[in-house]
Amino acid sequence: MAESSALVIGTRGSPLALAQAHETQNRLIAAHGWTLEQLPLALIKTTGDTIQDRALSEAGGKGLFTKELDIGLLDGSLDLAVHSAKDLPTVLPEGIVIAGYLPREDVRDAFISRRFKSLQDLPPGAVVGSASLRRQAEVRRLRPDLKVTLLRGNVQTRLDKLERGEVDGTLLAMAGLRRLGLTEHVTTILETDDFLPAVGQGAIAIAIRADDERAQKAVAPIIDAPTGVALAAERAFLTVLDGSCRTPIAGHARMIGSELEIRGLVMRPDGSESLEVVRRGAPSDAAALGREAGLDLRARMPAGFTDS
Ligand SMILES: NCc1[nH]cc(CCC(=O)O)c1CC(=O)O
Repeated sequence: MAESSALVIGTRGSPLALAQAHETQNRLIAAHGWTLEQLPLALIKTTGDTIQDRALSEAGGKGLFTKELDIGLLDGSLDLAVHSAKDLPTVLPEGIVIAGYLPREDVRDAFISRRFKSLQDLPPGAVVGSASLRRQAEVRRLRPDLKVTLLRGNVQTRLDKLERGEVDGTLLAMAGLRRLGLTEHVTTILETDDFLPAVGQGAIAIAIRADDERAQKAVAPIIDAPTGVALAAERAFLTVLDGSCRTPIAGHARMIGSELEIRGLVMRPDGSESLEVVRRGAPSDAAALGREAGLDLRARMPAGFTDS
């Protein structure tokens, strides 16, 4: 392949983003027999990477990690953009589509602590740090007696803060820890029945220009259809509820036999009240199933539900 026929892969520069971009490169190499030189990485700094002191939800929420990559796709300087599906907004800019997802990693969250074996084992008043509104609300819901604080930074930074004793425990996605080879830090894995993950957790999305047939053909053999089905349900669920980026929302879809099951959860940020939904249906109706689950929760949510 000539230099001009290279596919430029856009990624953020964080260690996790790079691991995801490398996985994408490796899968393309395995599928097509291409070389690394034909799949150059372009490291793009996004607005989200420069915000360190505030919760991302306060700084404008989703889109902060994708805007600069979207611009690169649209101006032709990038051909693919690799994202954590969890960090993607529900609505993409005009002209950009998700070509598909890589096979999903572990969707579960992990509890990490130096001294305590589980969330249940933390003594009253212990401090749990997380930057995620969803995890904060889920912790408060399960343990209203704990102190929940904001803990930001990339995965390694958070582990360092835990090590220094700034918090007694934290929660991180198993997917990220596995991709970074950091699972030795995990204290307990939280099952999805007890601690519902974020929509899209564990999945890597590949975005392309909507009219780019070359990019679409290139990624077709590395796209995982079952992950696409689950994500169609989860993202439709989130779209219905996305009114406020300050709403703590969890959602996960998986196959149970030949049926697709979606579970959803919305919470008050203080965890004092929560609403759950479970729906099953045909995987061919994934988006409709997700939408119905979201509409069900929306109909049951009192006004101002997510304000406190
Ligand atoms: N918001 C940060 C982020 N985005 C994706 C992951 C992990 C990988 C994934 O969930 O797919 C993480 C870190 C974390 O939540 O622990």
